[in-house]
Amino acid sequence: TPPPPGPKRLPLLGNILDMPTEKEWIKFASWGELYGDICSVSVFGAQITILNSAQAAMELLDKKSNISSDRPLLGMGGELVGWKNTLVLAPYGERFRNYRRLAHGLFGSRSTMAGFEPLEEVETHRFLKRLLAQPDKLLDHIRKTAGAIILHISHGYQVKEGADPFVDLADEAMVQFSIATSPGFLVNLVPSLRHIPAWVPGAGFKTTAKAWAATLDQMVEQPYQWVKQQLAAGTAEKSLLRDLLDGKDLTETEEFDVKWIAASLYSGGADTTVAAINAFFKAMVLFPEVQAKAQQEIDSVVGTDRLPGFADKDSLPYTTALALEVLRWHTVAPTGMPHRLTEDHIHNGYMLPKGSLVMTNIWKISHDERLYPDPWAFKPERFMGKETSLDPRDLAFGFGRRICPGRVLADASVWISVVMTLAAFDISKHPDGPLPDMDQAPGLVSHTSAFQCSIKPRSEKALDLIQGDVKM
Ligand code: HEM
Repeated sequence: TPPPPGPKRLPLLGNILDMPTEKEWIKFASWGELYGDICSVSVFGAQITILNSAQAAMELLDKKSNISSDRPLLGMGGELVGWKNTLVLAPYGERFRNYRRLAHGLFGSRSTMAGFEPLEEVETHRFLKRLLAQPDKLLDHIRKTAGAIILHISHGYQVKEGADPFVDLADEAMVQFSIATSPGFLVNLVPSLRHIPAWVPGAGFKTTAKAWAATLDQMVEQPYQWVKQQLAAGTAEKSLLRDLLDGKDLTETEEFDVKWIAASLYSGGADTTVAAINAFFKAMVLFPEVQAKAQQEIDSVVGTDRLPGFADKDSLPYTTALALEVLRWHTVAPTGMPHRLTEDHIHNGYMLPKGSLVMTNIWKISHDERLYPDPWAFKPERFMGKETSLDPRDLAFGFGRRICPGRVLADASVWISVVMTLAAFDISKHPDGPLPDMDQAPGLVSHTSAFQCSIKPRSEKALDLIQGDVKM
């Protein structure tokens, strides 16, 4: 049985020379045009199947999730540095199932999630205050707020203003994660290289791996030990870890799982949420008429005497659709996370062998004219009325048994940031800067390209609201 069609393979090398070194989603999309929605390449003898349609992703990753839910073995990021101990790179198996069960208990349903809404409102109000004080540090404030929300939920930890040791540590580890998992390390493509001794010329990656493993260990260990101290002192705030640890006598394996799932939430959730919220600000600069329309809706429903909150959600259909359009317009995870097959599978007459990878071009699907006419325009209307386009939450968070476990929290974080920001501030082109472009940066988690904007309180009343007490 042949593999899915794709660019011609060379003997031994396969398509290694065809593989893009960055922004692979653009090349993947062009292969989709040439070879169809399901195409494939081969890298060092390993097949990668690329899906360029939502239907293909649903057929292979949702319906066949029993055989398409493993992750690739990455010699550097996964094995040597140790990210395979976090959920995102955990191999399909017992530990993976346990992690998913623990995460599901936290965010599994809208009702468990509702418990976090007051916390989201408080942290987002603090975000508005930081924006008011230093509007030119937008990205820092988004990062701090996303980290604050996750660490509060996972560890019951309240971040400090200015530099925070846990947020800084986690962000450092995340930067290392994104480099350590990239194909730039040959050992990620040929995992057996991880066994060569560190003194062999060219094995410098082993020294780097050791240093990065130490950062990861601290990122996991330090906040965990902090929670244990809080528990011992009887001062631990409600959190995932408090619920899982308090009064329990855990085995070593159970303790490992609990500790690493708590850290996994930060690693999966912080940078992704940041990228989405940052893109929202850019969209508001580029599409001022959308901003004005949402502000009008907020003013007429909520008034100008208080900040909006989750209780207003059902009365703000346009602004809610705007938050959805953020997830579609800017693709945070352009090619998702690769899935790995645990069995041979024949799909529409093509062979997808056991151990091969499947990647979904979420960027391409989110901008596919067949699904979203005029795809580069920012149009909340797509998600209003009777015949709406495919909900971007069914794409942006991936598929099958690997679907993002934090998607309900992510959705809530984007929504509350959009609504509270638009109630309080006007976002516009920076007087000294150019109009932002629509580019996005390379990476597994892709940020929108850097841009400047002006962020000003909408009125005296808005200023009072921002400066008012933070209420839980
Ligand atoms: C806008 C924000 C977010 C986006 C776009 C996003 C997107 C994704 C995607 C595409 C995947 C891969 C799914 C697949 O393999 O098919 C994923 C996995 C994951 N996400 Fe998210 N995510 C976001 C926020 C969050 C948040 C807030 C958390 C946690 C609090 C989180 C935790 C995770 C974890 C732990 C995984 C790995 C799951 C696994 O491998 O089983 N994410 N996310």
